[in-house]
Amino acid sequence: MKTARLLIGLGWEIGPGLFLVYTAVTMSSFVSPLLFALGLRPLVDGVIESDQHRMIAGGIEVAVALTVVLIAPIGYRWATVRMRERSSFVSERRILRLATNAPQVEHFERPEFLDRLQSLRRDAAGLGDSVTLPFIAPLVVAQLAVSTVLLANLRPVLALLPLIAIPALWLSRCAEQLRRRAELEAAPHRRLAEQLFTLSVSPAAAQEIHVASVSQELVAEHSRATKNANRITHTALFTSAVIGSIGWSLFPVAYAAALLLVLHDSAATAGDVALAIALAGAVIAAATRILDLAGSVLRIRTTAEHYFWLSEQAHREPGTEPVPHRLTHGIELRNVTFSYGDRPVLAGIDLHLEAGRTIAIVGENGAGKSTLVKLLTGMYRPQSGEILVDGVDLAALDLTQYRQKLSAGFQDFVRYQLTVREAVAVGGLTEPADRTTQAIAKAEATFVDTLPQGLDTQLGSDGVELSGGQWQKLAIARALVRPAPLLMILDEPSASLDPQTEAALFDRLATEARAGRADGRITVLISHRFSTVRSADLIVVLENGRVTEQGTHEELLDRGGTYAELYGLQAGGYS
Ligand SMILES: Nc1ncnc2c1ncn2[C@@H]1O[C@H](COP(=O)(O)OP(=O)(O)OP(=O)(O)O)[C@@H](O)[C@H]1O
Repeated sequence: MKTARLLIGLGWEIGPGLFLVYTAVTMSSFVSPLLFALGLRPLVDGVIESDQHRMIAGGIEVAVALTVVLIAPIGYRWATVRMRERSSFVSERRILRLATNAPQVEHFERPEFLDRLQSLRRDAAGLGDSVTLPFIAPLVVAQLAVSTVLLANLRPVLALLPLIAIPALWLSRCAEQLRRRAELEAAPHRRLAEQLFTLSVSPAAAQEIHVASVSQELVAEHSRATKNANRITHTALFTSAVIGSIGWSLFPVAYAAALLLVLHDSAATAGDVALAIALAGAVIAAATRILDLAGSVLRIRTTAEHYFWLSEQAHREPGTEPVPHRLTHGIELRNVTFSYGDRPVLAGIDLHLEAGRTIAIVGENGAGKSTLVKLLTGMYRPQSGEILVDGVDLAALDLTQYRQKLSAGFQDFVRYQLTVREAVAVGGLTEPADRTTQAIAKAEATFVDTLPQGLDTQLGSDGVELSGGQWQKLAIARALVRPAPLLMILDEPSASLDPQTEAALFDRLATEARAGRADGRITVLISHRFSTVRSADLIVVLENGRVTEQGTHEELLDRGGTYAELYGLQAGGYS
């Protein structure tokens, strides 16, 4: 029922008019064989017995059926082409909506999600092709039932004819299950091949790939992955085709047996024989269509199951609590634990990020700093413990509203191939236009003035290509567009900047945060440069997923622990 609703909804979204025409022409092709069979008996008997009345009635029925048979395919071809054009677009739009609307991003990193998403994308066109299924399926069953009753009227034993569909149906089900298992088994290989392809043609990776001379290896690896995927699916497809054809071969045998039975009966009129030939044909056609439809239903159910699974991920328990306009207490992490799969990354984190403060998080590579940030932005949920935003569990908050009140600059920033103005404005689309220019000034992206069209310069391969540091300054400007976010996160957003520029930038942000402390904004900075983080109100040291030290720069130096040691090393390096 849920699948039927999905298909009808999809058909309607493709276009109500087209959907209705497509349904009508498809249905007509199922009705015409029955109409033809019913007209044949009065026509043949009318001709033999010179009964004009029956002859005309039968003739009209046969003529109508033949007209439908001749005209319907023209409409069917037109509607099918139009449906195909639009349906893959509409299905893909729906999938994209589901995949990107999910409140968290963790599903993008789960192999199960990626495999299902890939299978769904591959089979999405099938959803569009099957929008008439909810109407066709009951119609074909009715056609089979009517034909069977009419046949049973001729010879009761002929009512057994449709039963031939049962073993064939079972065989077709086995074939589909085989195909489905193979698709899921092949999905990781396909995903690998796709990633290798994208990597090999990506301009960002081109230089490193050429310098390392690994393009041949990438091609070979791509070829291995596709071969593995094809081997799995081809074997399964071949076996399922053999199983399916055994089922189909039962039909001609049954048809021949039914006709012999009627021909051997001396009481049968020529009209009876004609009716039996046509009805047995209609029954066999209906039974094979049911078989065909059952295959489609199983395939569609597999695709729909992926779709519903994705939909469930996208709408998982959304929080509804309103987000405060400004923080008064701050954000508290209580005994927070997080693992990627079964790999623990954060353990027993207790932290109080006070409202209006600047907090720096330091720690060596892989300590868990970025993961902590992902938890703070609600991209991931902790496996245990809680994150309280002014006393309210982050999981209970309306995440969309919460994200609209965050600002963030990341080490892996996006290079938006837009104009400079647009690439910065996406940091806060509802903010007034002058926020964009203010943010660019704050990020000291002075190079913008030297670009050919200033703020309106198109960036990227179709316009002006920027240096790594210039792209990064635009990413920082993007993080500064929102005037009073609840939480500003700067996760190594300035790695391409020199240490002095980074320190000056953070000092400016910290001064601004202190000046506007009344708005309760929390600024979190992650940096490997101790010269930058020293001005933070609180410095948190993460080691192997645990908070080992926290305090001000002076407090941590006095303590003489990891921070003091690392600070001493870096200060020595710069002096
Ligand atoms: N998506 C992921 N799936 C599985 N493991 C991950 C994922 N992201 C990070 N990890 C692992 O979690 C650990 C912490 O990673 P994280 O990125 O939080 O560290 P970090 O302190 O920010 O490191 P860096 O300073 O290098 O940016 C690392 O061991 C990393 O391998």
